[in-house]
Amino acid sequence: MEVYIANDYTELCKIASKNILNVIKSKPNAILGLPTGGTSIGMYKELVKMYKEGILSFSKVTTFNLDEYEGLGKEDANSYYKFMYDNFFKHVDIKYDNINIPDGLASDSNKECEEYEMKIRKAGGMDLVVLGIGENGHIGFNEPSDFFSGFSYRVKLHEDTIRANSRFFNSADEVPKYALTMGIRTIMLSKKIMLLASGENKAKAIKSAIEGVITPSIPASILQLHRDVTVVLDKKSASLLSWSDSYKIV
Ligand SMILES: N[C@@H]1[C@@H](O)[C@H](O)[C@@H](COP(=O)(O)O)O[C@@H]1O
Repeated sequence: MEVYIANDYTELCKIASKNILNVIKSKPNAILGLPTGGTSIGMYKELVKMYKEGILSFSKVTTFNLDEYEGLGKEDANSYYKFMYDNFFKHVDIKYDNINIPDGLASDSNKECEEYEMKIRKAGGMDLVVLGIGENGHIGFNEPSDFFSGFSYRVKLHEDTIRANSRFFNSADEVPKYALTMGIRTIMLSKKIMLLASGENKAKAIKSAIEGVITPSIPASILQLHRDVTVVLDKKSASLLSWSDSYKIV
């Protein structure tokens, strides 16, 4: 694991977007796994900037989003589909046919997840998956559990997640109770993984994920077993880490 500790959120976003730039430079038709959530917004802004400056093109890139709320359609203000279009896709040259996001309105979410997994395999698997982290250590929507999940599946959201994500909705009651997500196995099969975290509220989850025991009660802790993981933190999310000599302060 390579851990970078950036001075602040702005620096974090620059490091994250440069890592993506490097992946696309070495493979213009890269297959990317992409996150949603507040942490990723600045990274998408940087990527859009690079595109507008002519440094980066997404014309051959294929994307697979990590997750989607069940029951929310493309036009819903809180769907991850809308998030991705508003924050990223509509500002760059990606081909709309190369964008993949689980369909929150599929009549059978389990079947949708199976088909989604097949699409990832058919595309040749992901070259890089970018992850945020929940305060409870979730990645994608893989919630704390007694076991690590397998391939993409329909998941019941944890009450912590519903509470944390209610900030985007009018109330916690409006947050969907289920979601479609890539599984832990799907994520671990990606050639590269980049985990991002910003803010004090993520410090505990980051400490457990990076320096704690590997346990499904902290899903992100499984990343310790992957051979090519980059973690990009700001000072606040890194504030509880102890093995500071092993990290790169940037
Ligand atoms: N399903 C997403 C996760 O993939 C993301 O990592 C998390 C963190 O979001 P934020 O960056 O807003 O804290 O939000 C949601 O729960």
